[in-house]
Amino acid sequence: METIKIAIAKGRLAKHSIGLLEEIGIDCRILKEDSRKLVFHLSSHQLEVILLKAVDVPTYVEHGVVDMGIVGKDVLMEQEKPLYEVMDLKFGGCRFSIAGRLGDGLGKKHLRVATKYPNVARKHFASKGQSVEIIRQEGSVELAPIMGLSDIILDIVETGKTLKENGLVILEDVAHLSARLVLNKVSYKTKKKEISTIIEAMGEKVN
Ligand SMILES: Nc1ncnc2c1ncn2[C@@H]1O[C@H](COP(=O)(O)OP(=O)(O)OP(=O)(O)O)[C@@H](O)[C@H]1O
Ligand SMILES: O=P(O)(O)OC[C@H]1O[C@H](OP(=O)(O)OP(=O)(O)O)[C@H](O)[C@@H]1O
Repeated sequence: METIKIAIAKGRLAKHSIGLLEEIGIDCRILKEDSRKLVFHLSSHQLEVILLKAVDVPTYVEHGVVDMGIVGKDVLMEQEKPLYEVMDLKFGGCRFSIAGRLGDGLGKKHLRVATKYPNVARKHFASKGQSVEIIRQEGSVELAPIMGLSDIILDIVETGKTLKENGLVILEDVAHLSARLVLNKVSYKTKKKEISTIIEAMGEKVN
């Protein structure tokens, strides 16, 4: 049996991702210990798990440093890396929405859009033939229209609490998002047996 390496995003998706590994029978106790470790060898299952920032998961999978990864669809849409996206894991549900101040519409000739997802925003507005200036943000995106930095935002909405508490409203929903299982294209060929076993086991738990 070959060792399978899997990258898991730290942060919001980590708990569910580890939960899914446990559901398919993998003992993840060492992953849940309070430590600063980033690499975990689960030798009893020929599995190596690495924990990294969500935006870095596709890079590790693309380069074949790991065989598979669990990451949000938002990150995949933004990066458009050549990976196999094999399963919707159905957790981490949220959506990409366009929001702005109440009363402000999308009708302006030229819109300034603040976002952590410039490629997604560019593509979305290009498909509608709308001229936009993208203002890239690293966080607290909701601030931009409030402070006058942008007209609107394209951001993740989950409960809608952040928008509400900042006086913003949804103007348009762009896409439904959730966690996805992604594979390195070469690994899928060279470690097909081991990877298929994991995919099948996950598939049974997810659906
Ligand atoms: N309310 C939400 N806000 C942001 N991401 C969410 C939300 N709900 C689910 N997600 C999913 O969780 C992933 C982000 O989780 P994480 O906690 O790592 O946030 P991050 O903002 O990307 O990380 P960081 O805070 O380190 O920059 C997203 O890629 C998305 O798929
Ligand atoms: O609809 P809600 O449930 O309120 O969730 C959405 C908010 O959560 C995320 O921000 P995050 O907490 O990652 O902080 P950030 O502003 O630093 O990106 C996202 O960017 C929204 O601001």
